[in-house]
Amino acid sequence: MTSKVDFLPLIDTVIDQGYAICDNFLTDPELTTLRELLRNQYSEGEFKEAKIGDRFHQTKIKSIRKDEILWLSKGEFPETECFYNEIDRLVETLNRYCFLSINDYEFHFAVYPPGAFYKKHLDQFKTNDGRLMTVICYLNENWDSSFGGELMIYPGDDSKTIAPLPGRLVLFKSDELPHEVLKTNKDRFSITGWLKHKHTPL
Ligand SMILES: O=C(O)CCC(=O)C(=O)O
Ligand SMILES: [Fe+2]
Repeated sequence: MTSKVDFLPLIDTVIDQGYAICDNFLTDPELTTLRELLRNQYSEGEFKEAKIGDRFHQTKIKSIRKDEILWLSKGEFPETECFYNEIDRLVETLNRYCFLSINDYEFHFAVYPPGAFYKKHLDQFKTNDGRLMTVICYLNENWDSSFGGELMIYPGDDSKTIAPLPGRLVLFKSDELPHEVLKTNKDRFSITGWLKHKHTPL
């Protein structure tokens, strides 16, 4: 069963303040299922060090981000079906009410082991890879403020920290909101993705 969040107020909030937080995106059983899948894949060594830029900047990379990721695709793991169903509903709502033309998305699991972080950045690269909206959903079992690992966002001249609480979803415009992941003291789990517009030849 899905939680059936009403996405309209969430989308209104993104339009107003550039980001929105939703605390019940996944139900507890859905969260547990996704976390178990992530843990199994991680312990089987399926995750890779996350990268930025190209292969000539390897030394810089580890000083910028230290998470490990596993790219996902819809239909690959039955455990992710509930998540993708909700994402499809979110995309439909965004396209209908915001006149966006999202026609593609990409998601990965991420593990930030103790000591990991991701320095301040924007998610849409200069090469413009079509990323319109960033979606992050935290899969942690519990989270205490002593664990660190907050998402820090910089709307306008302001800054705000967001704890990676279980089942919490954060949504923002990929090209507008600088953000970073503060150093975590505990394994930090998430599923992160981008809602995109892919240009297709006529
Ligand atoms: O996990 C988070 O809170 C943010 C991750 C992030 O910024 C990214 O993967 O681009
Ligand atoms: Fe990011």
